[in-house]
Amino acid sequence: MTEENPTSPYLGRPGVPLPTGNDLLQNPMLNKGTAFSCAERESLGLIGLLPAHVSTMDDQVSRVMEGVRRNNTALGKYIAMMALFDRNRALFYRVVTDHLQELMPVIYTPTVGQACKQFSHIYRKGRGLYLSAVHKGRIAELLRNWSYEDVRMVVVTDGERILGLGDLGVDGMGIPVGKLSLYTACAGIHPTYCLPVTIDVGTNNDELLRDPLYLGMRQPRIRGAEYDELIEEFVLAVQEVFPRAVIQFEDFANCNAFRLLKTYQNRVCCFNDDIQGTASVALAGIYAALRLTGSTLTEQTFLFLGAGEAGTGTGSLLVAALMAEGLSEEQARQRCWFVDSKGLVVKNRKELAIHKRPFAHDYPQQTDLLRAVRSLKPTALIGVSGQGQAFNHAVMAEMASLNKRPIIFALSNPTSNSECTAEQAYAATGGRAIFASGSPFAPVALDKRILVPGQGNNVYIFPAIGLAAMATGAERITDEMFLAAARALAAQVTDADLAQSSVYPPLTKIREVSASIAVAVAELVYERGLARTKRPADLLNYIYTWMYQPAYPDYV
Ligand SMILES: O=C([O-])CC(=O)C(=O)O
Ligand SMILES: [Mg+2]
Repeated sequence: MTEENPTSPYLGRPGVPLPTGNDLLQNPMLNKGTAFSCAERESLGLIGLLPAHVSTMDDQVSRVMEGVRRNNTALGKYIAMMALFDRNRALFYRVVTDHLQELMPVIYTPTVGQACKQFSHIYRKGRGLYLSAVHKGRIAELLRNWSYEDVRMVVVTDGERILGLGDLGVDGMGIPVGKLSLYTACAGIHPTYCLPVTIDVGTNNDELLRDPLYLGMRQPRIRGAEYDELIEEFVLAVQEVFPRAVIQFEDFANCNAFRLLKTYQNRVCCFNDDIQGTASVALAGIYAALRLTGSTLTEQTFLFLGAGEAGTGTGSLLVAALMAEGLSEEQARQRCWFVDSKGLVVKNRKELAIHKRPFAHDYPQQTDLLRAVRSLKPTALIGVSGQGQAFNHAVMAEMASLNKRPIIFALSNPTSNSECTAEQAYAATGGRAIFASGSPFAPVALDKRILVPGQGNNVYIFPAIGLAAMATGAERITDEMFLAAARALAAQVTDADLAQSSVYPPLTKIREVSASIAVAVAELVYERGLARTKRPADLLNYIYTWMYQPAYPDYV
């Protein structure tokens, strides 16, 4: 894979001859299974190892889908898909690309959440790197054990806040693996460029610690200086071993996520998906929703349920967006309100976490969401709490009495943690809600209309950010880039999408959508002088040259 042609087929390690026979069939990046041609079988020592008939890739896709659909449970489908991932990567991506709508909920939220909860019980292969405190001082050596030398995208978690499910320890590995599979499926990042990492610092989940099959270190989580030193060693080791890699922090707990982002965002090319990616996708949904409400951003009042990474991350990006429309910072913050587990985030609350303080207003304390809605009269209610069913009928009916088109986003994942279902939101608001959710909901029929809830998931953002950073050789990823990404995503929402009440483009268009977001972000990378490459004349075309298409190489 050269810089000039970054998506050419992987043919093994440079200078190492192509494996033959069973070694070839066992290599997921090289294997073509029953699609090896007669000539390839002859010259690569495969005769007799495969049944006589040569399948086309389309035949293989049909065979896989038959097998996936034979499973009655979502987890069964996930296991079938990951078995394919383990044996034939090109076919995995071809199947996912051809059946994105059906398979995204299988390889990503909500099923990936279930898979993480069962990870140590359904374990078959590592699929990524497991680094831990025991390996302190040896992290670079471990990174060199990875199968591919040219890594460009690292997704790393420590498993402490997996979706809205909490501390799953090393079982959280399903998330980096799943996110990176979407980098390839949705933005065409070559699979060999992708490295999933879990940093095992123990777990505080007693159930896991008691489970004889749990695969992580059986100890309470490491905190403080020892933790920070391990992360520092990891970040430096990535710079040393994979100098061109972007690091995506994923599903860290609040107590580490904000600090790590602050520490590293101006030092290396990295971002936090839960703080910045989710913020960008939420803001895009709001921009699109304004086309339905016919109002401006500065006229909105936002009430968030949840003041963690997604909540205050979105709040911060909204403040930047409002300031870009002429508001002062003070005025912009005044438009953003938060309710957390202890009630409204107000100035006179004691022991307010540092990331919440900029959003604490001078206002009487209230502990109840409904009362907060009544007194603040928000135009938008945004769920980022991880609390399933936290938006009850009364809350949403109140939003509907205050607004002609109330914006109601239930962004927590997986589905079980969603603040409400699409059906509940439409029912409580007479179908007037502009609804979006983090995990997918099926279209809802209401009064002879079909309402299509958009999926406000950071999958619309992170693959495009990674693609732009990789293609430009970005030195840093800035908050401004997430604002540009939000605008670019909102611009992809058509009037037809809005007519169905959807504030996101359909996922089936994700590759084009990712490319156009990547262009907007890349443009900014060049403008700000953060690129390590020269701006090409045709940026869109250049971005497409970085996008891998799942197909087989000819070996002979
Ligand atoms: O993974 C997802 O579906 C979105 C996300 O980052 C999270 O919920 O933590
Ligand atoms: Mg996440």
